[in-house]
Amino acid sequence: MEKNKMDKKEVETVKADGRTSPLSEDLKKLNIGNNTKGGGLFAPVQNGFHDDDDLEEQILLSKTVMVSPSDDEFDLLMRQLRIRISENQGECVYTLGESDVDIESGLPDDELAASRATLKSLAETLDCDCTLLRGRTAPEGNMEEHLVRRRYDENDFLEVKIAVVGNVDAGKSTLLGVLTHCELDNGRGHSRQKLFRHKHEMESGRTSSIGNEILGFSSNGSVVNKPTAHAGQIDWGQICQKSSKVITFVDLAGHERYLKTTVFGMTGHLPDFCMLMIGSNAGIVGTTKEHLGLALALNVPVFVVVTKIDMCPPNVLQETLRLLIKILKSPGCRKIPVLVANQDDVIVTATNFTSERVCPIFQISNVTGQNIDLLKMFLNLLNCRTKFNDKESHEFLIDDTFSVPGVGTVVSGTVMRGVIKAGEVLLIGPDLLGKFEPIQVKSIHRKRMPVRDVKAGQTAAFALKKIKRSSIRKGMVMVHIKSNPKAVWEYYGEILVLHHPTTISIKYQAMVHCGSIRQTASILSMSKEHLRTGDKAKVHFRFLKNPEYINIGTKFVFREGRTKAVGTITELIPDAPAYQSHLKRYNKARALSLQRQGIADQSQHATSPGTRRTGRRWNHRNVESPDQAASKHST
Ligand SMILES: Nc1nc2c(ncn2[C@@H]2O[C@H](COP(=O)(O)OP(=O)(O)OP(=O)(O)O)[C@@H](O)[C@H]2O)c(=O)[nH]1
Repeated sequence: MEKNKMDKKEVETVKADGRTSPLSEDLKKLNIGNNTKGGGLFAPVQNGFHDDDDLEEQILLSKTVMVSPSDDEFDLLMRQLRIRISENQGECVYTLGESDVDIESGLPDDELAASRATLKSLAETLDCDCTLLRGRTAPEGNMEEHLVRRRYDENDFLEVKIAVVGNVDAGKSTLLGVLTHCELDNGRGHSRQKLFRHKHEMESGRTSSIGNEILGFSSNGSVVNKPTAHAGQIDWGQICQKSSKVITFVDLAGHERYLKTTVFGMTGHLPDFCMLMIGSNAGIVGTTKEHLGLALALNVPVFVVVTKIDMCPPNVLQETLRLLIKILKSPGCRKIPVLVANQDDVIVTATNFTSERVCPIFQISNVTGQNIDLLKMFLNLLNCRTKFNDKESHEFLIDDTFSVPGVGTVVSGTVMRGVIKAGEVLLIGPDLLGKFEPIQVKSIHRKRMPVRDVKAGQTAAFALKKIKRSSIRKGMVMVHIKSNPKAVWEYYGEILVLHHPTTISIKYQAMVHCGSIRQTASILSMSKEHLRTGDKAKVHFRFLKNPEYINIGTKFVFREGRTKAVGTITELIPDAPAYQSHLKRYNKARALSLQRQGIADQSQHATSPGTRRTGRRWNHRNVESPDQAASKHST
């Protein structure tokens, strides 16, 4: 009761004074405030220094250093800025008029103007644009925050992935239509029409599959998207060519019926952030809590967008916000909700967002456009969360397959490690027996544009040579030809049961979602006899259909109906044998495929070990026979 009163008071305070950070005290307690000191958008290294030279440090921490730097100081400043920009993948927010001793000190107008000129010339030297985000008054003058962002060449840009979740009719597809097509909605589903991919989606107005939309930002932070004259369609190529940063929205279905697809989108598409959408009039209903729980379980930072404020009575909006704040602050979430109402809030929340505890809340209307600009500004400032390594050996996770007329089989996914070039030969797998085969990458597309190579962290589509789409499944990987990849049937994971109506015991089976892998697994053993909601345990899993390529440390979701558990892979068991039933199924599938290839008469012999079939043996193309596999595994 007491708590409810407090929440209501907070919401009221927000309304009364127009400021929207009722929880700014919480931010202060956590020492979260302006995280732009030293130019670091999410800069992990304090002030960006990497050497121990105290004198250099002192010079650079002085607020007047930018006013009229000597040549040496200019070089130092440039070095510092370069480090910060590369640490933050091509951009940073730089504060002028701030010293280490007194963060809120400020500079007189003439000194601020001189500092601005120095920053612009530093940015120019580093091939960056410098854009003013906000100016504010301070005790000793004024301060300014600037976005310094690298200008990218035609085919290179920073990529940030955002999963869009929320209950049916929360306005997900509509908001994406409004953001990416730069046109407001009419309240009757006008904007979402451009996004639907299936006829039944057009008819029902419900998203059922995973959709991708892109929003490009130039080096000065303005939106690049412009609908073409041709039916208002968006030209991805043009956007990517003009953008320094591209936000990819993974539009997920809101209806409970498509929860499987939504979980796949959250695990397989590896989003940096999650945008949880709530219709202000409907409130926190349906799958909203489920989607929030999923994002929390997978440690994906969440921000909330409350839509339809144009048609919602104020008391209903207040109630929705009150309940939302209560849920976010509850022990299960432990978030710091911040209602965003102006540019200051945007800058503070965006620059602190990777802390995972801050949860910005936007209140928007897709029809009137209210607060859409604040949301765009926030998106512009978001930086890629995952740090990928492009120096390591290649690894590409396949999350979808296509058959493109005139091109052949195409796979899409994310490069997890290394740099992959067109024409390169990689290993693809695992197949039903856990084997990997060499395959050549014919060509590469990034955001529908042909490119010569893609590096770690980027999503791409590869056209593959001489392989059927039917032999590739989501969850397969492509790795370096010289690596020795291993697929496993069994693994150990530490799990936490989020919800189960009764108890989970040995032999329990449910669907494992791990990256883009989606397969039923069975529990072979557990560190506890039974597991109930809220229990943690070390569990031994076994895939039922085929072995998979997984990595230690990867998060996974284990679910069946309303039962849900999340976990982390802790140990792989590489030599676990395959099931006999699996081998039989493999034989059947193989025989069927041979029949289709026109050698039906030989298919009878397909199950006999080493039988000659039209000059070929079982182990053609690196696939060992089931009997070879069985004898190997049984040892
Ligand atoms: N008045 C008003 N209507 C809105 C707003 N946002 C969305 N709508 C309407 O709400 C309806 C549902 O929007 P959708 O975008 O289809 O909702 P969704 O969350 O994508 O739904 P699913 O795809 O089924 O998960 C449409 O008729 C929109 O026109 C808004 O801000 N104000």
